[in-house]
Amino acid sequence: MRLIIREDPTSASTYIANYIIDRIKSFNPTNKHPFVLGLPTGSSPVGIYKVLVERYKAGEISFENVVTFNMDEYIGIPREHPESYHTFMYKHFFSHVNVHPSNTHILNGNAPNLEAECVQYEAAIKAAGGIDLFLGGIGPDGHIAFNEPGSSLASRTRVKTLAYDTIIANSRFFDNDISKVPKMALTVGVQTVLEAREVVIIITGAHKSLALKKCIEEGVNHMWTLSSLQLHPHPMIVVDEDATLELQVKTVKYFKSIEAVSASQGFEQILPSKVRTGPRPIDNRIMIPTEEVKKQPTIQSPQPVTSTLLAAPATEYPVRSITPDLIPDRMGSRIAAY
Ligand SMILES: N[C@@H]1[C@@H](O)[C@H](O)[C@@H](COP(=O)(O)O)O[C@@H]1O
Repeated sequence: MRLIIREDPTSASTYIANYIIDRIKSFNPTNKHPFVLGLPTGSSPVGIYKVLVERYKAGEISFENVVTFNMDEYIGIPREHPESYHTFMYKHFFSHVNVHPSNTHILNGNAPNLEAECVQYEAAIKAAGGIDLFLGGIGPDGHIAFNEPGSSLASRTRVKTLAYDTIIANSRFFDNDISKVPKMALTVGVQTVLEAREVVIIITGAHKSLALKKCIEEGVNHMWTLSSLQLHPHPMIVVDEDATLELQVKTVKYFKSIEAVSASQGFEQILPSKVRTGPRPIDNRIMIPTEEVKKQPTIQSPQPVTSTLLAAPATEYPVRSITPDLIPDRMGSRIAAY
């Protein structure tokens, strides 16, 4: 787990935007091997999208070969609704960059068969080769996507009833009128997020500091679903100072020192080489779900998770500078000739 602490939300957002750009560039995506990016909504990622758009407009990054999957969407409001996540993504990101509309995926909260929609979404992620980097935010109760407290850590994309706290928190987008806030949503599951090759989370503000504490300093717990990231091999949480208010001073000092030391050693951005350099040798990664998948009426039962939740044994190691081998010599050779 990496915890990156920045002074304020703007510098936390800039750090993440730069990180994503680095990842996409080093992956060197092509039409056949696109970079697959998981995306969130909410107020926290707005600053990240802003920087991504600026860097795109400055010609520093292209989304031509990027495929996106959003985390969640409300059920029952039209996709044109000003607060739908479709509208959010169009407004803050998709309409400003060169991502192909056909490469963007957002759950359809108005699908005639919501369970089938969820099954198809998981199938589409799989067909795209899995998610390379899942960007996320959290709710004040520590939920990731809409995986509310008590969600199974083995959960997959599904229909979810929203917690009352989340309905209240989101009412600010609906004229502060909780009767207007949708009560149900479609969301990727905790397991869907954990299967991404890398997970990056933004957390800002004092109102999320208790959630950060629960997720970083305490154990894995379904009541704080972000804590499941402790089981992921490559999670990174980027926060502002306010979000650290409930952390122990020694926790903050520890993660700051780790960042400083690793930066001084040039290890800051290092991931196992395959994760970092991307394309896997799979042809036709983007496939439309088959007719058979589309007809499946119910959510597939979760697979056993012990083997996937626990990180697989490392087969790839960080690329580090190599300490020169010791060259044995004879003691006599050290004595200057006379
Ligand atoms: N489903 C979304 C989450 O994905 C998001 O992380 C959360 C926080 O939003 P904000 O960043 O506005 O606090 O809002 C909703 O609950």
